[in-house]
Amino acid sequence: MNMGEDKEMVSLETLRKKMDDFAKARDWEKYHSPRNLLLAMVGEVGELSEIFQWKGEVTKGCPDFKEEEKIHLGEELSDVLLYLVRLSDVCGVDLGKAALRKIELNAIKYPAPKQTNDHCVGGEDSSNKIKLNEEN
Ligand SMILES: Nc1ccn([C@H]2C[C@H](O)[C@@H](COP(=O)(O)OP(=O)(O)OP(=O)(O)O)O2)c(=O)n1
Repeated sequence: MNMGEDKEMVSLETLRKKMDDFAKARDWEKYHSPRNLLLAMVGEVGELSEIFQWKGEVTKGCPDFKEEEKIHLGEELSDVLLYLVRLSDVCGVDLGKAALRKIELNAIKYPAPKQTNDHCVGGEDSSNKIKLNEEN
């Protein structure tokens, strides 16, 4: 399979199930306690940090990374994600639902700035005006 051409979406549920199967197949469920998984995840965050350590600022898209560094980056990001998904599962938290709810809470806590009238269309009644975002 050519990974670059595979545009299939990967769900958190797929990852959750695969991690559960992985642990069950090895009889590793006894090791996958919340505390162990949290520590394992933090260890992987450390490994992820090492990739960026001493590099100075890294620009968006990591254009200066060699091909093998990009692959390594994907591996460490995956380790963090997989332990996070597994940790959420063994804690009985639906990570997808919790994350969507948190995004909503974030939007309430940090409201987007209101657009000025100059950027509104829709007549004089301001309640019907469509707010246009300059970035759109
Ligand atoms: N008890 C374990 C051990 C590993 N894994 C899985 C989750 C991670 O995706 C990956 C972590 O494996 P390693 O501990 O071997 O870590 P690395 O892959 O980072 O190897 P290294 O630390 O040698 O770079 O394997 C797991 O689920 N449960």
